[in-house]
Amino acid sequence: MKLQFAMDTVTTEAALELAAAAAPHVDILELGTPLIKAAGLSAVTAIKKAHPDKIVFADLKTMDAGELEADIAFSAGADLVTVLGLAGDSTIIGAVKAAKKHGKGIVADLIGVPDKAKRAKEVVALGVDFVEMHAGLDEQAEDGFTFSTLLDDGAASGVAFSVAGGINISTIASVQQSGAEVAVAGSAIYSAPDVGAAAAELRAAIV
Ligand SMILES: O=C(CO)[C@H](O)[C@H](O)COP(=O)(O)O
Repeated sequence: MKLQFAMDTVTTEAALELAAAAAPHVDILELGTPLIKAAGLSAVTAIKKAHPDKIVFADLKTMDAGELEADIAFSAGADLVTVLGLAGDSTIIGAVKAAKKHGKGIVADLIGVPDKAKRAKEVVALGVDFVEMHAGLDEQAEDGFTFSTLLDDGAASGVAFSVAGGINISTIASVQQSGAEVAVAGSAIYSAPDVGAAAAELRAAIV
């Protein structure tokens, strides 16, 4: 299982600092949606330039203009770009077209999708590389939120999936047991007093 670090910060400088500390221990460096909205796609270019050996993930969460948005992110240096599973099929097909043009990949983020296992199969048939079983920061704070649902949905989907939303040192083993290809951790790393040590600890928990 790969480890992805979601850098939910808002400046390129902060992201470069986080990436420098965590990079030795992670496979994928994610530029979170707030970072891309605040700093623009130049942040993607800066992270790829600093870490050419890492998979750079641009969390665009595209809902429309799939081909155009994915194209500009790939041109900026992204290796993987997200489109929302809630988007229409034509948006997802457009994003996949841009990925094929660049020799890169699309991830469908299933945040907010009611039946994640069903939509996962549909979007993989449309050509996305894998799906993200995702509970967003707001959903995690809602009463009654249960992390294990994401793992059940992933296992039920029968397709390649990542898991995002509340992964920490207590839950990462269960993510691996669910069959996930990628574990996405944000605050468990960037909020830690020692970012590098937190990333290393998560990496060590993956067997
Ligand atoms: O994409 C995101 C929010 O939309 C986050 O990066 C992702 O959910 C990881 O979050 P966490 O800090 O809970 O690990």
